[in-house]
Amino acid sequence: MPSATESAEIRSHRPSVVGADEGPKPEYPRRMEGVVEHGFKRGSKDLGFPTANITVEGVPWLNEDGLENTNASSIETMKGTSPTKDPIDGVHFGWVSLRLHDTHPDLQTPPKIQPQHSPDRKSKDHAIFPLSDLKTPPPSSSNWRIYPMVMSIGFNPFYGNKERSAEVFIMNDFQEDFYGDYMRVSILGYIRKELNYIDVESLKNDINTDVDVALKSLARENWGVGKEESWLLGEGYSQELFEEKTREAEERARKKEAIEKAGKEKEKENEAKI
Ligand SMILES: Cc1cc2nc3c(=O)[nH]c(=O)nc-3n(C[C@H](O)[C@H](O)[C@H](O)COP(=O)(O)O)c2cc1C
Ligand SMILES: Nc1ncnc2c1ncn2[C@@H]1O[C@H](COP(=O)(O)OP(=O)(O)O)[C@@H](O)[C@H]1O
Repeated sequence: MPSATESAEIRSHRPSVVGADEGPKPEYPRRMEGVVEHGFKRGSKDLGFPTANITVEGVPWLNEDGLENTNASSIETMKGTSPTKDPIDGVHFGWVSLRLHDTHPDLQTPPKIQPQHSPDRKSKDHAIFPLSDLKTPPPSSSNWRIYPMVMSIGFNPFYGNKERSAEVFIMNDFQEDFYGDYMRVSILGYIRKELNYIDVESLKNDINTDVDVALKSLARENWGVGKEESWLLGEGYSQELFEEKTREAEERARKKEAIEKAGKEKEKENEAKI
């Protein structure tokens, strides 16, 4: 984990765009897919940044490297100048698609990119992104919808998670949740390391900047949905795949619940002993 001094240094050097103008590095796109699962319920909606959780199980590239960059400084990595592969854990950006359930109200409306999602985003410090510059494909006639995204992969040092998680903040103002719907994530670039913070406000500020960086970076000519479009719009998707991923997610939820229950019982036992 970076020290407080390193964290401060990283923050003071934040570039407004990441990745080369020519387009994503060779290790991209890094893809993930599965149904949207429940997270740790920390009320991230109250923070202004709800995150759609997707499993890290069975993703081949997730355990491939991440150590290759140990010689590159954080600043180098953030500027996109590192010659090695980007780390796996950290904050990433790219495109995400959802196969929204039939009754989801957003199927009736075009994507509404929301750069001022959280109250903080009204601040003058954060440039309002010209939405017309972002080349979002038009909604298709199916239930699939594509949006820009930022996500974190890792252990959320601010919360000290014991398990690795992947959490996607989608730059769209949704009218309804979409737990259980199928999600495909196409990561195109790396923004920064996950950091620890002195308070929630500092975390929110950095996520706000991540959103600005992601939108500006994706608006460039070579960073559109491009070759990922057919996969993001459901290529190779089937009802069987959906059912299989749903079963696996339900199994994980059952295990998580059992672990939480056992933890609570242990706590009660310990309290009774005192
Ligand atoms: C773009 C983005 C950047 C994030 N950066 C960090 C970070 O640097 N450090 C950290 O501890 N958590 C970071 N998070 C994770 C938040 O802490 C996480 O979304 C929060 O724990 C909510 O968890 P929950 O949705 O499972 O309840 C980031 C999340 C997003 C979407
Ligand atoms: N813009 C958005 N990005 C991601 N998820 C969103 C968004 N808007 C609504 N949601 C919904 O909010 C849920 C996440 O809410 P959150 O408060 O982070 O709870 P959890 O702890 O279950 O992840 C997502 O699973 C999704 O259904």
